[in-house]
Amino acid sequence: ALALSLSACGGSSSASSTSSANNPYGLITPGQFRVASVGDSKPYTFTDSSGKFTGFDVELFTDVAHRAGIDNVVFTGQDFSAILPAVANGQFDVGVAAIGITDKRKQTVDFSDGYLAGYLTVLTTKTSGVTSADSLKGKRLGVVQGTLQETYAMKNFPNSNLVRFPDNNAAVSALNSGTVDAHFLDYEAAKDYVSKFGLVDAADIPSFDAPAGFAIAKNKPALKDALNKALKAAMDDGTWKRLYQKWFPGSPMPKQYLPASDQ
Ligand SMILES: NC(=O)CC[C@H](NC[C@@]1(O)OC[C@@H](O)[C@@H](O)[C@@H]1O)C(=O)O
Repeated sequence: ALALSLSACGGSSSASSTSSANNPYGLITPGQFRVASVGDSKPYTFTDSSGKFTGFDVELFTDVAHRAGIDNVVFTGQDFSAILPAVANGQFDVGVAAIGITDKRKQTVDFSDGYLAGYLTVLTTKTSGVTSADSLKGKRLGVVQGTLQETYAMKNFPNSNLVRFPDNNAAVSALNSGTVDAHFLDYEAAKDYVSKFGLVDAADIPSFDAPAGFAIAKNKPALKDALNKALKAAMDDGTWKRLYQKWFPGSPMPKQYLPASDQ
């Protein structure tokens, strides 16, 4: 009876829930997607003026969830570095935050197929003296802990002084108050901060080898297959293209996610 009541209350919070007849994807709460995201990466994932999560990744995942039969989707903001561990240990069903798929990250979690390939951007001010990736020597470069930007900067900008932040908000306020000379984040989010604070995009570095994917706990084949099937359907019927044009107007559109008729 105890085991029954445990599973009835939605499973434990330590190990990720197992699949069952009424819970084919092994969700923490049957019928609901608990999603870990970040609130300050507009227009990928962000909270609007009413505090509601929205953006390209949010609307794409919500569409994919609907196609997989789940319309109850709850987004919770986390520090980026907390997302993958929390998904791996069953505190969330999915991580959705422009999370690049890498072999290193696949040691902790599994991913859906990729859905967005773009650039990493060095964001700076008009007075920092940072005008390109090469001029980062001796400069204080902000990165969000746990991002590909952190890994890339450690490898490729060894002469810059890395300053680690929990999120973009903290890094960009440090940039605006002059306590760092630049911040290293995703292209579309950098573009939003450029328009918001009159900042400067000093360099765009391709990250096509690590397209963003939905992060899920390992060994959840039914969930992974359902997300991939739904993702492909969203691309094939032009939903992906519509959302890309809505959230990234004017940006070059990667071809690999367009309907066959557009290839
Ligand atoms: N929310 C974040 O801050 C994510 C930062 C960073 N995103 C990289 C990325 O997934 O962003 C979307 C696309 O441009 C991908 O090509 C890129 O690797 C990462 O995965 O570490």
